[in-house]
Amino acid sequence: MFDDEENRKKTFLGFDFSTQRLKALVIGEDYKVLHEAEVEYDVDLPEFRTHGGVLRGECGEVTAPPLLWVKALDMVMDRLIVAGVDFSTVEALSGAAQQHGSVWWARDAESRLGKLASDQFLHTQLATAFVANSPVWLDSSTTEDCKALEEAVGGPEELAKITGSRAYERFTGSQIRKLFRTRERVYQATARISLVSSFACSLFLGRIAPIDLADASGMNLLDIRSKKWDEQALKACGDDSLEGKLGEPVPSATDLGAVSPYFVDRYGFHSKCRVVTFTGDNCSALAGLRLRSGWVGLSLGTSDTLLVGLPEPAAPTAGHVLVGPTAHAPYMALLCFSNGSLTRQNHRDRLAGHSWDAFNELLRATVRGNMGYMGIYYDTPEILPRAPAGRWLRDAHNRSIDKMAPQFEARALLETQALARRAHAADIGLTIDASSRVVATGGASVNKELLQIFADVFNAPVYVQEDHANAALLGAAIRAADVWSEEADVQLSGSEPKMSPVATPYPDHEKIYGPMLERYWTIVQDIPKLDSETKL
Ligand SMILES: Nc1ncnc2c1ncn2[C@@H]1O[C@H](COP(=O)(O)OP(=O)(O)O)[C@@H](O)[C@H]1O
Ligand SMILES: O=C(CO)[C@@H](O)[C@H](O)COP(=O)(O)O
Repeated sequence: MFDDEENRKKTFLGFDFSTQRLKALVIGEDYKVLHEAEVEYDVDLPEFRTHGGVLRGECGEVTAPPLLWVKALDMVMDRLIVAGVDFSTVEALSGAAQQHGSVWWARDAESRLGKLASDQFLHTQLATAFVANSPVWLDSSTTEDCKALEEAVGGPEELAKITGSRAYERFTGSQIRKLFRTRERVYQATARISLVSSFACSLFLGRIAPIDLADASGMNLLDIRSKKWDEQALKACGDDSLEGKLGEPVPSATDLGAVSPYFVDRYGFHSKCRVVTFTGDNCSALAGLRLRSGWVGLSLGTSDTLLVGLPEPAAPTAGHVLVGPTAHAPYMALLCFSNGSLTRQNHRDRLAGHSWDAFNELLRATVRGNMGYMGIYYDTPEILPRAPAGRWLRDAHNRSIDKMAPQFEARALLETQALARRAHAADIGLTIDASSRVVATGGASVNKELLQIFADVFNAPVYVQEDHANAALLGAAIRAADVWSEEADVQLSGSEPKMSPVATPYPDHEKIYGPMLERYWTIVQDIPKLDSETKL
C-alpha cells in the first residue's frame, strides 16, 4: 500500500439488495472485479422463514422483514473480509435494490443510525427501527388503491402521463395508500418511508438517505418531467405528512456524503469514502450494461425485465417509463414480468429435480417450436399481462390440455415466456431490426439453452457481458466509480464493457415462432379476469 494519497490503490464497492439475496462486489480502477460475496436469504438466514426472499399472505400480500436485509448486510460484510477485501482502499460505494418495496422507519430510527456502536452488529441495534414489514414488488393486494389513485388524478392515462405508469399494485404509492387506509396507527408512527434502495443507502450513510429519482419513478407518485412529487398523487395516497415522510428525491449520480463512522471504526473504511445514491436494480442494470441505441437489456433475475434507454419521457399504455440512472439514458422504458426465474426454478424442480443440467437435457429432448405445444405458467399473479396465478396449456391444434410430457412442458414454459416478452415489447412499440441486439444479465443469463430460445424468438443475437453476469451489481460499483472520478477529477481506466455473443437466431426462426407469437395472444385472451378492477 502507498502512503501517497494520489497513488493509493483505489477500489469501488457495489451492493445489490435483490429479491432472493444480497450480493456485494469490489472493482478496481479498471472496473475489473476483484472480490465478491453474497448472502442468500432463505438459506443463510432461515430464522426469517422466507421463501424466495419473501413472506406471502393469503390475499396477495407479499412482504419481507427489513431486519432480514440488515442482518444480511452484517453477514455479507464479514464474508467480504473473508474474501480478502481491504476496505481502506474503497473510494466510493453505491448500491442497487429490488424496486417499489417500502421501508417504514420508526420515530427514533434516524438518531439510532447516527450513533451506532461499532463493536455491535447492525441488526442488534436496529431491531426495533421499523414499524412494519416491507411490502415488496411481488405484492398484488392493492387493486382497490390503484383504482382510487387513478381516479384521483383523472384516470389511468393521465396517471401514466404524469408518473410514467398507470397504477400498478406493486408500486409504492398504492402500497402506501393501503397502509394509510388499513393501518393508520402504523402510518402515523412512521417517521420516514424509504424505498429498499434508499433504506440500504441509509445504513451506510448513518442517516435516512434521499430517494433516488430513477427508483422514485416506480412509485406512481413522481412527476417524471418536473422530477418533483405530484401533489395530487401524494394527496390520494396519504395525508399532509406524506411529503415529509418521503423527503426530497435526488438524481442517481449524487454524492450523498462520507460513509458513517460505524463503517470506518468497524471495517476500516477510509473516513472520506463517498456514498453515492442507491438506485433500483433495473436502473442499475441499465447503467451496468451501458446499453447503446438499438440494444435491449434482458434481466433474468427473480423477475424477467426488458430495459431500453430513452431520450425523452413517454406515457406508456403498459409497462413503465422511468427517469434514467445515467446521463447517457435520461429516461428508460421497463417491462416487468413477475414469473421469471423463480417460476422457471419451481418447474425445474417439479420436472427434473434440482438440476439445471437435467432440465436442459429435457429441453434437448424436444425440437424448437415444441411440436406446437405451448404453456403459460403463472405461479404468482402476472404483471404483464395483468393476470391471476394459473396454468394454461395448449396442444398443436391450440386445444386446451391438462398435461403434457415433461420434455414438452419444459420447452413450453421457456418458449412461451420468451414469446410473451417479445409480444409485450412489440405492444409498446419496441421494434427489433437488423441492428438490434439483446444483452442478457441476471442469474438465468448463464443458461445458453434459454438464451438460444430468446435469440430465435426475438430474431436478434443475444450477448452477455464478459465482466460479470449481474449487471445491477456491477452497475452499482461502476456508478460509484463514475461519480467519484467526476468529482475527484481523476480519469479512471475503466473501459467499455466487453460483450460476447452467446446465441444467434437460426434461419428458420420466423417460420417457427411467427405463428406461435400470434397463438400467444389467443391464449392470453382465454385467461380470465383481465380487467383492471378485478382483484388479482
Ligand atoms: N443455470 C441456470 N439456468 C436458469 N436459471 C438459473 C440458472 N442459475 C441460476 N438461475 C436462476 O437465477 C435466479 C437468481 O437470479 P438473480 O439475478 O440472483 O435474482 P435476484 O437478483 O432477483 O435475487 C434463481 O432464481 C435461479 O433459478
Ligand atoms: O418490480 C420489478 C421491476 O418493476 C422487479 O424487477 C424488481 O425490481 C425485482 O427485481 P429482481 O430481484 O427480479 O431483479
